[in-house]
Amino acid sequence: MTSDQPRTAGAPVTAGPPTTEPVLEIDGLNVDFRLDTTTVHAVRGVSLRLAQGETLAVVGESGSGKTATALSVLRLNPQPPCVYAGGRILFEGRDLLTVPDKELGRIRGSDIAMVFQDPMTSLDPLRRVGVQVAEVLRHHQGLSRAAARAAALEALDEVGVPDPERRFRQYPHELSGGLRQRVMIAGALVGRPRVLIADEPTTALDVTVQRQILDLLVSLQQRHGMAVLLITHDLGVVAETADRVAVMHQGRVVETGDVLDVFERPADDYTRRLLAATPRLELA
Ligand SMILES: Nc1ncnc2c1ncn2[C@@H]1O[C@H](COP(=O)(O)OP(=O)(O)OP(=O)(O)O)[C@@H](O)[C@H]1O
Repeated sequence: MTSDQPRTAGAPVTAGPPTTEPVLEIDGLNVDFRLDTTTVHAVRGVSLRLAQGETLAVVGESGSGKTATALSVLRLNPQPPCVYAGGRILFEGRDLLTVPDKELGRIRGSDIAMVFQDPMTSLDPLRRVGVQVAEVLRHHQGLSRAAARAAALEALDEVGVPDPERRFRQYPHELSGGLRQRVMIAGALVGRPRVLIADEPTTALDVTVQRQILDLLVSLQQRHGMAVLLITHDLGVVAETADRVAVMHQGRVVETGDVLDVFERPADDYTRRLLAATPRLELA
């Protein structure tokens, strides 16, 4: 048995453990938000393993703790009110919940990168987009200005930004939503991270652009062999992109397994309801 929760006690576990060592392992994570009059137990004993090169989707309704879990990996939940109340997040033998800030800063962006629903949360509106992509390399790899610029142009080209030379000099507001998302992905991936955490990366986009960005993420993942932790409430996105899925409900993981297994034979009641509420799923 892996540290992923079994699908349900007594039910046959059809999804085997990942064949390789996990690149990232969340083990018994508890996250609380301590507010004035109450404490929200947002994440309750969550355990997840992410293998090299796989895409693990975390699904569940709004408020189920998906984002709080994802943000915990890089300790990005606002403290206060957030308190990491238990568990470990292991990356290359280190517990990310306790490594010093400086070391976490090195890991963030170079080994583990994040993309969000709203690119404006990671892009500075007052600075040229190319410079923002290039500075990841200057900061993490100590590249010269010219080398970082060349690598950033290459990264913009790789994520499908047309005319990278021109776009490099533009500000975020001069780009469409889809292009901004591509630039954010370029900035996340330019340091060649081993793990990408994508939190609702396509939710704010219209359907056609959503499709393009998903295709881009899948192709980059395959090309670079990253592991992807994909947070989404959209089961269609899961069906199209993920190898495995973890279903969250009220802060807990209620079911984990291969996407096809879970979607075709859900073991948990909540998963069944979630699937029933989704009109039509096309399984790969
Ligand atoms: N900064 C915060 N301060 C107070 N409570 C918070 C904070 N962030 C999250 N929470 C609470 O923690 C719980 C889990 O929230 P979280 O954002 O992780 O859910 P989610 O599954 O990602 O939902 P959504 O899909 O809407 O983003 C919710 O009850 C939420 O209100």
